[in-house]
Amino acid sequence: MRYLTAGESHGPQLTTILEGLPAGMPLEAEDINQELARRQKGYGRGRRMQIEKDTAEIVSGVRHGYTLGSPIALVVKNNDWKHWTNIMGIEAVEAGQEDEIKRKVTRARPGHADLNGAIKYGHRDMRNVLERSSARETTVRVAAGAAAKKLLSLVGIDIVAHVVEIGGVKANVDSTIKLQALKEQTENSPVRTADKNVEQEMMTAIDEAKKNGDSIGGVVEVIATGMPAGVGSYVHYDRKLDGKLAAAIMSINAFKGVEIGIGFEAARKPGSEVHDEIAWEKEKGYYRKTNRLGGFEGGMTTGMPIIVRGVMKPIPTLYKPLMSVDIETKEPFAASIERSDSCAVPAAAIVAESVVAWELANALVEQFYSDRFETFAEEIKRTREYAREF
Ligand SMILES: Cc1cc2nc3c(=O)[nH]c(=O)nc-3n(C[C@H](O)[C@H](O)[C@H](O)COP(=O)(O)O)c2cc1C
Ligand SMILES: C=C(O[C@@H]1CC(C(=O)O)=C[C@@H](OP(=O)(O)O)[C@H]1O)C(=O)O
Repeated sequence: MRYLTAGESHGPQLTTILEGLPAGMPLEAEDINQELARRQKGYGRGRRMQIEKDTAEIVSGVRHGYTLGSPIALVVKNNDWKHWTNIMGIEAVEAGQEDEIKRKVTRARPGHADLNGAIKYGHRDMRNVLERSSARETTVRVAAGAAAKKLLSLVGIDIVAHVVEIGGVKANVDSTIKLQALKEQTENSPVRTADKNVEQEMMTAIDEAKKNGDSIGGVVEVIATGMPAGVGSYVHYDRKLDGKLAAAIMSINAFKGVEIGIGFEAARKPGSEVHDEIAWEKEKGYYRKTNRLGGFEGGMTTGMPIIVRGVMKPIPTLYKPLMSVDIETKEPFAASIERSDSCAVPAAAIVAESVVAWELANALVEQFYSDRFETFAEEIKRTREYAREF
């Protein structure tokens, strides 16, 4: 499967085209809209989230609630577009470019794509870069992920993301917690954490940062249960599923690191405290007594829960701006300020959940390919039984 996205942050709409989902899979706009709503929540976001109420329109590839096997096109309109038509639209040129010139960005913001993107594409107005490099694009990545999540849920795979750290405040993660309980607890948390004891502390850290004209980052964790063993492959570098998950997490705006299982902690422990012992029981089949390797051995799933963590840096736009250079005059200036979030870690957790869901669904479709959803699902069921008895 693959997907492309298009759209500028303050343009009329965002679009995504999904290819390769099997035909005959139930999919409705509501499946997508509930995920879009989850991405909009979260303490620390700026005013834009009050302007938008993201909903997707399915404009092709689905009929009477089922996928057709043809490309699926999804559209999410930007409500904010009405405030930006003079700046973004052709009207700006017709109106003598006054508004456009007023909003021209020539002072590169440190930590953003502005300067590198301007040099690369030759844009003297860095708005031509920031409109597309903005994380507004993650809206339609969540829409694509919603279709993938639907596929996963129909073949018995559950996925959820939660926040484990914000601005140095760490959640105490109960490793025995069931996924359903984790989902319920985090869904109602303004910072999407399951640890009620640190929730307020995280919000205070966000308030502090905002008050100081600063921003903070954090760590999110994605857990997926029910993946059959042996998905992915060890035979070639680009077929390793853990590698694909790492790339997917790193592709999210502002993500700077990724861990699978205990991740970097493995560097500080002996092998006996890192590897997971193997066992077998008639009901369960093969399993690991622990899951320190986060559901992966040899680039393939072990059948244990998949655990992926991602590190988000603090938001780069600061109300107390860092110094930069104006590309017109080459003079030092305080960087431009666009309206900004002070912390988007809870929202980014949903993006992480979505991109991981897409990679897992893609790996299943590659491995158990059928044009028809029904036979695809049956093949996964057969494989689970085969692996149990193996
Ligand atoms: C959900 C989400 C919301 C974001 N909101 C903002 C924001 O309001 N202001 C900002 O400067 N950066 C924001 N970012 C981060 C920037 O998009 C990102 O840092 C920038 O595009 C540069 O990319 P890089 O950090 O991956 O190098 C957000 C990121 C995500 C995932
Ligand atoms: C629009 C979204 O996030 C935006 C991501 C973003 C950035 O620079 O990445 C900057 C801000 O854009 P604006 O200046 O329009 O408020 C955020 O609001 C969104 O998440 O839907």
